Amino acid sequence: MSLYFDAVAILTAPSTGGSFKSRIYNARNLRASPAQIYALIIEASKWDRVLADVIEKSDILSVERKLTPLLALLLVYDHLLSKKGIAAPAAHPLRQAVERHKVRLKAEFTKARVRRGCASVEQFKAAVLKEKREADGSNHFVYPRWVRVNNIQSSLAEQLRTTFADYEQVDTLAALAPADDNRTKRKLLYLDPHIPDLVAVPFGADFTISPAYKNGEIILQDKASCFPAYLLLGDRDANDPWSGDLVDGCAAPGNKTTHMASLLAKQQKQKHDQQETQWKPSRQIFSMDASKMRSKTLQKMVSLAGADPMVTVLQGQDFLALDPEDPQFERVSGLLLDPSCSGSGIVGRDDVPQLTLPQAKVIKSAKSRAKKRKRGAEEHDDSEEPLSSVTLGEPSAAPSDENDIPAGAVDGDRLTKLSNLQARIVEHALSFPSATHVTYSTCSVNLIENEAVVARVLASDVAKERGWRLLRRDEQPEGLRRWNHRGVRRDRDPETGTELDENESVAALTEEDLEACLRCWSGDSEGLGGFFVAGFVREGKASYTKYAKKATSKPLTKSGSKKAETAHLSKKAKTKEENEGTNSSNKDDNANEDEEWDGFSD
Ligand SMILES: C[S@@+](CC[C@H](N)C(=O)[O-])C[C@H]1O[C@@H](n2cnc3c(N)ncnc32)[C@H](O)[C@@H]1O
Repeated sequence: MSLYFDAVAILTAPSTGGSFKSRIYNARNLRASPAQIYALIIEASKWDRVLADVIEKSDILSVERKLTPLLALLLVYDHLLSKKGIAAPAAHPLRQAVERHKVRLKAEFTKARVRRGCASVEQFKAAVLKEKREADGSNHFVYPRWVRVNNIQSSLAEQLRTTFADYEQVDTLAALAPADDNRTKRKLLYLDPHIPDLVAVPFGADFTISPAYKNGEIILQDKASCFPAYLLLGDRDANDPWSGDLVDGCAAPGNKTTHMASLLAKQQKQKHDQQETQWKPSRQIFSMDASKMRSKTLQKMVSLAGADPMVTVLQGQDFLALDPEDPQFERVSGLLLDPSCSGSGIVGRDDVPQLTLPQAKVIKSAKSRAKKRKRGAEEHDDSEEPLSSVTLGEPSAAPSDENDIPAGAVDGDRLTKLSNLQARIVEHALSFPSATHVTYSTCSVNLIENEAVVARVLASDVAKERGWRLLRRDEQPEGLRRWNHRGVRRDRDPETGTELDENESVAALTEEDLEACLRCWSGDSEGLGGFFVAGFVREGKASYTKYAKKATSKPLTKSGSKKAETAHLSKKAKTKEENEGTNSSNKDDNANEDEEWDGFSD
C-alpha cells in the first residue's frame, strides 16, 4: 500500500527542480521502489480523465471516506488496468474500499469504452490518449523549450537552414505537446508570433551539444524573459533616431544583456546591408551585477554570444552605487532593470504529469481543499473530504535555467523589503540624466513586486520631476502590443488562481497604466511562467551636453571594475531593513556567495 501513499506524496510535494523522474529517484522516505512509483503515476496519468469520470459516476468518494480523489485514481487505475491489480493485501481497507465497488467500476469503465466506439482496451487507450492530447492543447499549458536566435552570430533564416533544418514547422504551440503514448520526441518547431527570432521546440529537445549552442548562435531563453529587451529596443529599424548607450543594471547571468546586444546587432546589420558595408556596433551596453560570482557567468555569456565589442561588463558592480551623473554614463538613454525578486512566477518546467482528479459530490471551499492537498498521504484520515476536480502537477516555484538558486518561502515581510528595493532600483534608473527609456521586470506574480512597484515609481519625485510615464500599449513594439495579458489590480490565489481583493497600492494606476503593463501567467496555453514587465518613457528633456560639462574623466575598467565608492542619491540612506530583505546589493562577495538568497528572475 505504501506504493500509493508514496505516489501521492510525490505528486503533492512542492517541486524542487530537476526532472520528475529524478525527483522520485532522489526522494527520501519512500518505501516503494522508485521504478514502481514512476510507472504507476505515468500510466495512471494517461487514463486520468476516464478514471475520474468512472470514479465520479460510481460515486465511491461519497461512500468511501478513506479515499482521497488522488488515492482513488491511483488505486482504481491498478484495479481496472494493471495486470496484478491493487498492490496491497486483499484485506487492506483501501483495497477493499475500491473492490467493494468493482461491479459498478467495471460497468462504468465499459460504458466509457463503448461510448467511444472502441472494441478493445488497446483501442480505448489510443482514443483516450488522443483526447488527452487535444484537451492539453486547448485547456492546459505546454511548456516548450524556447530558443532565441542570436543575431550577432547568426540569423533566424540561417538557423532554420541549419540547426532546425530537419524540423517540421507547426502552427500552434499546442502542437508541440507530446505526440503519442511513448512521448516520441518529434522534431517540431513553432515560430513565436510575439518575439522576433524566437522559436519553440518540444520540451525534451536538447541543444546543449549542438554546434549552434556551443558557438552562441542560439541561446536557450524563455519567451517571457525576452520581453524586457524587446520592450526596450523594439522593432527599431536601421534609421531609427533613438541612440545613446544602454545599461543592464541587474544582469547576471546575461540573458537580457545578450538579447539587447542581439537586437542592436540586427538593427546595425540592416543598416550596413543597405550600405553594403561591414556592420559595427554603434551603441554601448554597460552590463553589471552586484554579485561577483554571477558576474563571471555574465561575462562568459557575453563572450559566448560574441557581444564583447558591444558590452562592457562591470563585475560585482552595485547598480545603486553608480553615479548617474558620472560622465561615463552621460550618453545612457535606455536602462533595463530586472532585479532580484521572489521568483514566485518561476515554474518547474519539468515533466510532472498532469492528473485530472475525480470530483466529489461534497465540495469544500477552495481554501480548505488547498490545505488538504498539501498534506502528506500518511496524514489521510477519515475526516478528510475528497477533493474536487483539480489538476495536479502544476508547476511550483523552482529554479529556472537562469536562476539556479533554490527557492525559499518568501513571507509578506520579505516581499515588502524586496518591493522597496525594486522601487529604489527603478527610481535610480529614472535619475540618469539622458535616460528616456527604462524597463522594469520580475519573474514574480506578486502584485506588490509588480504593479505596486510601478505605482510607487510613478509617484516618486524623480518620476514627476523628470516627466516619466508608462510606455503605453499602443507605443509598444508590435509583438508586445498584441500580447493580451496585461496589468492587474488584484493578486491571484496561488492555489486556485481566483482573484483576491483589490490591492489598494495600485489604486493610483489608471486603466491605461494597467494596459501598459505586461503579465505572463503559468498554467495557461502560452507555455510560460509568471512574469511582469513595464516600460517607462519620457520625452528627452536633458541633453548629453548639459551633463557632459560636469565631466571629470574617469575611465571605466571592464572586469573587476570599481564599485562606485559612494551611493549618490538621497536613497543612499537605504534602510538596514531593506538590505536584510534581499541580500542582493552592495554586499561584499565572499566564499558563501552561492548560498546567498538573491531572488529570482527569468
Ligand atoms: C534576477 S537576476 C537577473 C537575471 C538577468 N537579467 C538575466 O536575464 O539573465 C537578478 C540579478 O540582480 C542582481 N542584483 C540585485 N541587486 C543588484 C544591484 N543593486 N545591483 C546590481 N545587481 C543586482 C543579482 O545579483 C542577480 O544576479
